[in-house]
Amino acid sequence: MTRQLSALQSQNELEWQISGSKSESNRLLILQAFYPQIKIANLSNSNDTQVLKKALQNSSNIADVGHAGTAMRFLAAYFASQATAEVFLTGSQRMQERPIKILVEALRNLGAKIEYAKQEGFPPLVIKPAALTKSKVSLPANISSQYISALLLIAPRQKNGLQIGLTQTVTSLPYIEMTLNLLQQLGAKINFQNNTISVDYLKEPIKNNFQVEPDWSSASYFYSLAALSKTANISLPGFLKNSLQGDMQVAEIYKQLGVKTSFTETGIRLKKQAANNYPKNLELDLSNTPDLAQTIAVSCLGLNISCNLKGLHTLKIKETDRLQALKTELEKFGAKVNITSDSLQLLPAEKLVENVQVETYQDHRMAMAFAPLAVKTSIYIQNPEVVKKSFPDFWKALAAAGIR
Ligand SMILES: O=C(O)C1=C[C@@H](OP(=O)(O)O)[C@@H](O)[C@H](O)C1
Ligand SMILES: C=C(OP(=O)(O)O)C(=O)O
Repeated sequence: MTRQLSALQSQNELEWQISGSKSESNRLLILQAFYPQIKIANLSNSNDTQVLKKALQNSSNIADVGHAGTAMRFLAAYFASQATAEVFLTGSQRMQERPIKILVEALRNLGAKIEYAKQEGFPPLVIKPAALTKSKVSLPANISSQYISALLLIAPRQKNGLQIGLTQTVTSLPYIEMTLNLLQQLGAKINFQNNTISVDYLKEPIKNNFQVEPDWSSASYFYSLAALSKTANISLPGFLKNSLQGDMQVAEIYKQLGVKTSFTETGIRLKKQAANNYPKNLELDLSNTPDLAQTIAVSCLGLNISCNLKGLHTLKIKETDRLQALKTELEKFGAKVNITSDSLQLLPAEKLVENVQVETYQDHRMAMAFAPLAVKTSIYIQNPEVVKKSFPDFWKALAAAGIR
């Protein structure tokens, strides 16, 4: 299926309730599995959250998480810590190409019995009953923060807690901080110093009711829409100034692209400012906010400014190789794009090519990042249903903003 998009207007008025953060939701679901008294309000309606919930409720010994990276990593640690029955943990074809060796090694070092069902280092995993007898482990932190969050989430249930040493340069740090913050709210004693994190055993939580904040990564597409529109007035209820999500950095970044964020009593309001002082070249290090990379690159294409995005070393192992996918699709519009293993440089098109067919590579963020370009030119998005991974209502929200 392909969806043709064009803007009915170039001024966007919209109020949209974005669902709960999938990162917060998936952490809280694991914690709830350990501490069933926890109640979660505003859980994400994303497919990634649905699959995790289902796997936790499922009484069969096969769990299939589809494309959900957090579900795969968090469940690997969760099932390894359970020591009850053997579990076969699998995912989509792409999931079977996303590395998990660092986490499996760390869990094995703690005492887990895990085997690879197909290829060494990749899902599916066969997780056998075994007690986690050790409480100290160290692992490289430069590939995915999800391995570390996975260990942190099981830490308060280990008799002696866990001490986790991080080697290499820590990537996607705000996601580790989000996990630690939730553990702290729960009542777990944590300490993060000199690349060592320790979490103590926690018998009972001191807090039972958790409210998931709306998803800042989903909000990023409205920032792009505002940046590309002549005028925009977009209200997104529920967002807070102090978020656990690193992707709230989008508000700072889009200031440079003419979008002003006001925090109101009910949430945020995005307004387009007069566009007279765009940077000639937008330079950003996105190692803390990798999920914003596609959105920002496409905004720059639409605004006809060049950009130099760094810190993108994790993009190759996400839902698709996002660096290659961006290069291929941005160049269809006439841009010139250079990529390395951790950076992307975009030189915009003199004139945007019209009616481009954007391939999405089973990556929700490819579809959502390119969609706002419809404000500038008519485009086609292939396999638009991919958005359900994180934002099932995305096309409805876009239609409400006047993009059909
Ligand atoms: O912990 C999380 O919720 C996430 C961590 C990030 O992954 P990496 O740590 O692999 O970069 C991010 O890209 C992903 O969408 C969600
Ligand atoms: C990378 C992402 O998710 P995950 O790694 O959890 O599949 C994402 O949502 O952009």
